[in-house]
Amino acid sequence: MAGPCVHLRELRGPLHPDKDDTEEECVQEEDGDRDSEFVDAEELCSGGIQAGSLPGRARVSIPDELTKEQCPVRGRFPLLGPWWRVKVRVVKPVRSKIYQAQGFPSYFLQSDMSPPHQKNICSLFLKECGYERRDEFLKWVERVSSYEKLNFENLPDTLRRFDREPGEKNKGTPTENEQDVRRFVNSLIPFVCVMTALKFPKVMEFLPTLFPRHFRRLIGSSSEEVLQRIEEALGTHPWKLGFRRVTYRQMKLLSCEASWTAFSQCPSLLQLMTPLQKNALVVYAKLRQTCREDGHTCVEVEALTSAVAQNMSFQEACESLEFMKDLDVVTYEKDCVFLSELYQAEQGIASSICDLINRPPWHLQVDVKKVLASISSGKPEDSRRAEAAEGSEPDGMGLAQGESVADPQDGGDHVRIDGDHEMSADICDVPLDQDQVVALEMICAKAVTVLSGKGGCGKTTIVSHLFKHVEQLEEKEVQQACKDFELDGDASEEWLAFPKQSPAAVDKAIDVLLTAPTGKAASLLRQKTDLPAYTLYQVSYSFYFWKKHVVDKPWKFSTVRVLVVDEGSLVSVGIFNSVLKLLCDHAKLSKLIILGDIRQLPSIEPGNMLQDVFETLKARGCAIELKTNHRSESQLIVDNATRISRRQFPEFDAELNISASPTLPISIQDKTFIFVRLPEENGSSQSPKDEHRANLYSAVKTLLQGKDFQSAKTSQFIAFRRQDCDLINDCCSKHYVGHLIKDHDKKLIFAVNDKICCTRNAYLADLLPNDDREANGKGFDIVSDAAPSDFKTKQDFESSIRLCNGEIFFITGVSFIIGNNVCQLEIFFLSPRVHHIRDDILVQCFFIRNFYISFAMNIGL
Ligand SMILES: Nc1ncnc2c1ncn2[C@@H]1O[C@H](COP(=O)(O)OP(=O)(O)OP(=O)(O)O)[C@@H](O)[C@H]1O
Repeated sequence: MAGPCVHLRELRGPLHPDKDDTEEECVQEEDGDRDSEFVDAEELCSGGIQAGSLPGRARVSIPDELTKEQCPVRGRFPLLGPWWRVKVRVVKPVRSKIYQAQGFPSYFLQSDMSPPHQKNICSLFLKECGYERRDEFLKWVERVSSYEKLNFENLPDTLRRFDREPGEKNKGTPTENEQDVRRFVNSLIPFVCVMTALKFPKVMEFLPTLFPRHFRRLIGSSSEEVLQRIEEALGTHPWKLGFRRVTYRQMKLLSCEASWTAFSQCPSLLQLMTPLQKNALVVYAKLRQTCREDGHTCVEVEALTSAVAQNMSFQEACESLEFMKDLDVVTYEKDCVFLSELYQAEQGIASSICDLINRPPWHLQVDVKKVLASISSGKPEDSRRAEAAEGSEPDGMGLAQGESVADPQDGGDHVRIDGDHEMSADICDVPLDQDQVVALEMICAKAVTVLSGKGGCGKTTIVSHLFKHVEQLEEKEVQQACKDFELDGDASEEWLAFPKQSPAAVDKAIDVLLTAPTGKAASLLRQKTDLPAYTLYQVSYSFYFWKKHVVDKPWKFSTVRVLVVDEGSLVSVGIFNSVLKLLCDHAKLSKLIILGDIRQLPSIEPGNMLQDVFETLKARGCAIELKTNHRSESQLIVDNATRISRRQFPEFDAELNISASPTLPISIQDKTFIFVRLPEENGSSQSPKDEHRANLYSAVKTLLQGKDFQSAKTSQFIAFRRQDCDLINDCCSKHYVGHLIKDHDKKLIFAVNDKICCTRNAYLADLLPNDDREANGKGFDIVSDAAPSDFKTKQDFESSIRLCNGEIFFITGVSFIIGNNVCQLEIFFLSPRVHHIRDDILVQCFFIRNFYISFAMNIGL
C-alpha cells in the first residue's frame, strides 16, 4: 500500500506514452470493468447512447508545460496519443516515482499538430488510424507543401488531395478514392475523435469528468446532434447534465448524469449555474445517496431538508424540490419524496402483479408429493416411472389424459398414474418437508408466489423439479396425441407426408424462464437445475436486440408462461419492473415465482422488492417461508458464505495453532471452517514482513501434506490480504501443479490442473480467436491432443455463454495454436462448468486479464 500523499498538483501537457509501461494485469480492479448500469428495454429501444465501462488504468508521461518536468502518471485516460494535451490533477504518494491521477483528465486537441513536431505527430496519428500509405503521404506533403501548413483541420482535405493526385499510384478512379478517404475519415475511431474535438471542444474538456462511462462511446459515436446538444448545455445550462431524466429526454443519453462531486471539479461550469440549480443538484445527490444507503426508494421531506441544512435553508431546499418536481426528476407522495424512476418502477411492479393475479387462473394439475418424494429419495422421476411402468400397460405409456395427474384439490395424497401403484407405497415412506408441500401447492394454484428461506432449504430444487415433472407430463401428452393422430385413418395426406422432425431439430420454445439478478447467480442456477438460466438484464437486452435486428422470428422469450426469479433479495426494482412488463406484454406470462431470503440484506440498489412483495402476498396466501435446511454441506459453510458476501467476519469451528516449526499430524477431522493461527513474530533476524511470509509459507506447506488437503477440489484457502493470497497460491501451485504462479517478468503462468477464478465478467465468445481472421486467414495451425471435433473456436460457441467474476474452474487440458510459425497462443480447456459447454477454451493472452490462480481466495473484509 502506498504511503500518504504529499501534495496535489495540476499537470498540463501533451500525452506521451510511458516507456516503462507494461500491460496492467487488472487483477481485482473490478471497477474498471463493472457492468454498465441497468437500462430499461424501452429506453434501449429508443436508440439512446449507453454507458460503457470505465477506461482501464494506463501509465503515461506528461511533460509539464509549467515546470518542464517529465512526469510519469498512472490513471484512467480514455484517449491516448501525443496529439492530445491534457489537464489533470495528480498526487505523488510518498516513496513513489509515479504520480497518481485524481479523477479524469480534460482533453484539448493540439490542432496545429504542435509545431515543430507536425511530421512526427501526423505520422503517429496516421499509424494509429492504420493508414497504409502513410509514408507516401508524408513524403508527398513535404514535396508539394510543407508540414507547417498541415493541421488536423485540413488533414482530411490534404488526404483527399493526395489521393486525387495523378501519378501517386492510385489504384482506383478518383471517385473511388474519394469514397475511401471519406470512409476513413468518418469511421476510424482516432479520426472521429479528433474531428469531434475540433467541433466540440467543451465536450472534450468536461465530459471525461462528468460522464466517464459515456465519454468514449459518445465521441466515437458520430452522433453530431447529441454532441451538439451537450456542447450547448455545457456552454449555457450545464445543470441539465446532472439529471438522468433530463439527459434522456433532451439528449437521448441512457442512465447518464453527472454527479455533484464531478461538477465540483469543474468550477467554470458551476459559475454558469444559478443558486437554485446548484441547490437542486445538491439535494438530488443527497436524495440518491440516502436512498442507496437506506435501501429505500423515498426519503421523508423533513429528513432530506435537514440533511442538506448545512448547504442551504429549508426554504431553498423546498424550492429545489419543486424545481426537480417540475422536471419530473422527483415525485411526492404524502410526506415522502421519491426519485421518479424508482417510484414508477415500484408502481409498475405492483400493476404487473395485479394484472397477473387477475388473469384467468392456470392450475397445474400435479401431485406435488410425488415430485417431492422423487427429490427426497434422490431418484429421478424417470427411473421411478420406468420401474413402475415395467409392470404396466403394454404400450409402456401408462399416462392417460385426465387420469395422469392428481387433482391438487383432493390433497394429492395418493397417486393416480396407471401402473404407479407401487410408487404410492414408496412415497408414503418418504418423510416430506411440509413447508415444501405447501409451497409447491401454492405455485400450482396461484399466479404469483414468493418462497423465502435461507440458502439450502430447497427453493430452487423444488421449483425446478416441479417444472421438469410438468414438462414430462406434457411430453407424454404430445406423444399420445401423435400416436392417436397416426392411428387416425382420416388424417390428410399432406400431414402424413410431413417428415418427422427429431426433437433435437426443433428449436425448443422456452416455457419456464429461470432468471437471476447477476451473472454469477444465473450461472449457479444453471448448474443446480441443469436448465438454461439467464440474468434479468439478458432478458431485457434480448428484447431490445430482437427489436433492433431480428424481424423474421418471434422474440426468444415470447413463449414464456412461467417466470422464476432467484435471489430475489438482490433484484433491483428497475430491472424487475422492466422484465415483468416485457413478459406480461410480449410473452404469455401466467405464473411468477420469486425465490429469495427476506432475512438477507437487500440489493445495494434502492428498494426492497422481495420483502415488499412477500409481505403483501403473504396476507393473500401466496407467500411462504421454508425453514428446513436440506443441504448436505455443513451449515457453517453455508452461513459463512452469507457472512462473507455481507462483508462480515466468518465463524470457525476449529482453530489450528501453528508452531514455529510445524509438523504433521495436524488433525482437523470433521471440521469445516478452520482458523489457522500463525506463530507469534519473535522479531528475530528477519524483518516482520519476511517473518510473517516465512511462517505463512511453512504453515501452508505443512497443511498441504495433510489428508484433508489431498485435493484442491474439496479444500479452499481463504486469506484477508492480497499478498497472503499470492504467497499461498504460490505454495499450492507448486504443491498441486508444480509451478510458481508468475514468471520472472511477473506475468501469470497457467498450466493444467490449476485452480483458477474468473476475475471479470465476459462473454466466452469475446475471449476466443476469430475463426476466420486469426485461425484461418493468418494460417494458424492447431496442435492439439484433442480430436478435431472437440476443438472449438469463436463461431462454435453460443455468444450468450458468459463467464462470471468469481467463478472457479480447473484447467483440464491445453493445446496450442501456432500462427505463421511465429506467434503461439495457448488454448486452455476448463473443467465442465455448465453442461452445454464441454470443452471450454480460452486464449492465453486474454486469459491473463480474465483469470487468476485461486487455490487461495482473497476476502478483504
Ligand atoms: N426435499 C428435499 N429432500 C432432499 N434433499 C433436498 C430437498 N430439497 C432440497 N434438497 C437438497 O438440498 C440442497 C439445497 O437445495 P437448493 O439449492 O434448492 O436450496 P436453495 O434454497 O435454493 O438454496 P440457495 O438459496 O443457496 O440457492 C440441494 O442439494 C437439494 O438437492
